[in-house]
Amino acid sequence: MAVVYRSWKALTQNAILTRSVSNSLRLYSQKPPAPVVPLVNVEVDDKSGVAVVTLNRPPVNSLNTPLLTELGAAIKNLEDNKSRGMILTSSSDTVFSAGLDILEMYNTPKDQLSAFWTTLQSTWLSLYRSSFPTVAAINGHSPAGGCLLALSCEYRVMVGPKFSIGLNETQLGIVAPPWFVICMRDVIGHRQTELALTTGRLFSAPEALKIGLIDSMVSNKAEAMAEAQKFITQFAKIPPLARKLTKESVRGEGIRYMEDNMIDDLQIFMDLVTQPKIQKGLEMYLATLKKK
Ligand SMILES: CCCC/C=C/CC(=O)SCCNC(=O)CCNC(=O)[C@H](O)C(C)(C)COP(=O)(O)OP(=O)(O)OC[C@H]1O[C@@H](n2cnc3c(N)ncnc32)[C@H](O)[C@@H]1OP(=O)(O)O
Repeated sequence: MAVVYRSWKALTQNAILTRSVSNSLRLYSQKPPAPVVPLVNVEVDDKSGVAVVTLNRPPVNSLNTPLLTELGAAIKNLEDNKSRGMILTSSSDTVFSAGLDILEMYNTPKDQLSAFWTTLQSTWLSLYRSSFPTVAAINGHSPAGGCLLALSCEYRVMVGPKFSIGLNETQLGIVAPPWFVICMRDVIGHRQTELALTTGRLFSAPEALKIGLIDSMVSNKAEAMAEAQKFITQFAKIPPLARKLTKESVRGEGIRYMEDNMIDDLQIFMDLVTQPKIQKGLEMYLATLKKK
């Protein structure tokens, strides 16, 4: 009996050995899995407690569902940890964000299109109403959805003079939704918003400074980060609850719009973007981007 048992044990061990050798050989013959690179990096400064949230989707940080999901999760995490403040910036030297990823809206199945928009809505809302102070350190071009992210922060410092910013949707034949409009109007006022949106104008950093679309222009990213830190530091002595409730009150219109209209807003987006004319326009726009 003992011999049989020993042989059985040896057999099974042999089998395990053989299996693991062949598994290793199989692993060697396969391509190693691509490393998982986060689309959003979060670094919290030990001293100030301020988080630097860096968009990291080369080449242009176009906002697709995974990037928006990671950004939303990062903001939630900062809320849960009672963050002292957040600086939103980009890992690129020339682009803050190219706005919404047009590939998410072009020729996309309806369920994916809907997931994309609802992710944008919820990530935007969590950024716009965040309890902690937020600054956009705009270290590159910031059209459309990139401008929306910047406008949703409480302060905008931009590297200039060569980068541009604005809501250029009409130039693509699409319409900025009401919450984009509210964000811009609350920063630059009704008149300038009407002019900017109807023409789909992109402003150079000095032009943006002149109309108040950005609060400050600096000459490099290091200066932008220093100024962003300074903006957040001023809140150190303000009671956080009073600050948060005041921010919610000032931003009430945008917050209520989204809370009350999420489903309608989604429906309007779906109806608009799936129109053949709009799809054709997106196709042509993508082609011009690729031809550059
Ligand atoms: C319907 C309801 C409302 C919907 C609201 C929409 C709001 C939006 O955000 S729509 C998106 C609008 N965005 C833009 O108009 C920006 C387009 N991009 C640019 O102007 C430039 O790329 C840039 C100034 C941001 C950067 O210029 P740069 O010379 O550095 O890079 P490029 O060579 O132009 O681009 C590199 C690469 O990336 C592709 N790409 C650029 N932007 C987007 C984008 N928004 N979505 C998808 N892909 C984009 C571009 O085609 C290039 O791709 P290839 O490398 O494959 O050629």
